[in-house]
Amino acid sequence: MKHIAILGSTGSIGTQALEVIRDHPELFKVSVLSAGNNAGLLIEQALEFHPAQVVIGDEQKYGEVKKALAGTEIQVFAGEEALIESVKLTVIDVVLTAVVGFCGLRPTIAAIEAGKHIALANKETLVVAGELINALAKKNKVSILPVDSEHSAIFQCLQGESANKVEKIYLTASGGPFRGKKIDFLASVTKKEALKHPNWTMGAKITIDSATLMNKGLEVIEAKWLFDLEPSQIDVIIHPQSVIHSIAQFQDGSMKAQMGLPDMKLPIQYALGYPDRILNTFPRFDFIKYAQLTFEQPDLSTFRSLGFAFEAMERGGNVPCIMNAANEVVVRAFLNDELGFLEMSEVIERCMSEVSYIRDPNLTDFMETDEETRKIAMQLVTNY
Ligand SMILES: NC(=O)C1=CN([C@@H]2O[C@H](COP(=O)(O)OP(=O)(O)OC[C@H]3O[C@@H](n4cnc5c(N)ncnc54)[C@H](OP(=O)(O)O)[C@@H]3O)[C@@H](O)[C@H]2O)C=CC1
Ligand SMILES: CC(=O)[C@@H](O)[C@H](O)COP(=O)(O)O
Ligand SMILES: [Mn+2]
Repeated sequence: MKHIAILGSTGSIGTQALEVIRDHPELFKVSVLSAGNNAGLLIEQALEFHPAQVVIGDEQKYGEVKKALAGTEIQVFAGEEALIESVKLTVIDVVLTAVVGFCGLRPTIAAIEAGKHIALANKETLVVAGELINALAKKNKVSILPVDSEHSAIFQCLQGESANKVEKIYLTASGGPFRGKKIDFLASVTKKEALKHPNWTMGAKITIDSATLMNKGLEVIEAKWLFDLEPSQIDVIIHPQSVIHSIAQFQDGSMKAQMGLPDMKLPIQYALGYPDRILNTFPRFDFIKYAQLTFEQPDLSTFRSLGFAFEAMERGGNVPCIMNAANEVVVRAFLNDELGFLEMSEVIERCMSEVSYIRDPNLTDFMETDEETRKIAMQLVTNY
């Protein structure tokens, strides 16, 4: 039996992880559930899964959760520091990091330092601090198991290939809702249009990132740290059907791809169950319904965020942290109708050129870079 803590249990990844766990009570037990402010769903989940602890990020919701769970043995906590403490609970084996954004970094570090394996959905953690996270994971002998579908695909392709080194990987990208569109079209797109992902149902932030191709940019950096690759070994290919989840090309010239219907429950299940495979009854792929699998080059001059990520990866230091913080600010501004679709990349570009460079950042540097960048980005947003 594996004991699982879920950071972000009320989100897209969190709720799908609970579906997997619900189907396998003989394999998994939930130890911690946490949410940002969706107290209602957190309470519902707690009453079904009976974790030892629940944490609600929004401290004003503490009373509501505490009252609803009175009479149970579930401990209730609130706030950011409580989230960080919760991952240290002795019984936990695996922490699933399914919160969105930079706020995933400190709880992930705390979990690694407490010797917990990480099922990593929160890609922003590795984007910001991949080198630091890898060093900590090595020191504490814990695994970072990818949940992101492309990285899970590569991870699955690598099984049994220790003697056949990776030459290159191809991360597939759907292209998002605006694939093939040009600048004049993108100038006036709305958040409603941007939130319509062609293949996946996900949280709002990652869905906007998919529309700008920043999601693929974040995934390129995530792949570098997960698989110890040079930038030249990572390629992105647009694959509108999202059936081939990614491809590894080996030094003997062979290529392995992992494919299937777009359904995050499989990568979640693989990370939670690893190294075991778990039987399931998820719908199976039908070739006739997908008669054509197609591929295209990404359009980097229109979707500039993907280029920013390659630049951030090359420059290293705190540049990926700057890019990530600026991106979080502009996505929120776009979702609040404060910024246009194309203006998002303008603000990110300005932040990447204006925030001070740090070559070998530590955690404090990352916290300060994140804070400084957010201030600059928010100021830039108000000027539009
Ligand atoms: N969705 C997907 O299919 C995929 C997602 N990912 C990555 O996984 C991560 C989660 O994505 P997704 O599930 O879509 O996001 P969602 O927005 O759907 O869910 C985010 C979760 O984090 C919680 N949360 C947000 N802020 C805080 C906070 N400050 N403290 C504690 N909890 C917080 C939310 O709580 P509340 O509900 O209360 O707001 C919610 O439970 C992201 O990094 C994303 O890039 C990667 C691959 C695929
Ligand atoms: C499901 C998943 O892993 C997402 O990150 C997905 O890849 C988003 O789709 P895009 O390929 O459009 O970025
Ligand atoms: Mn992905």
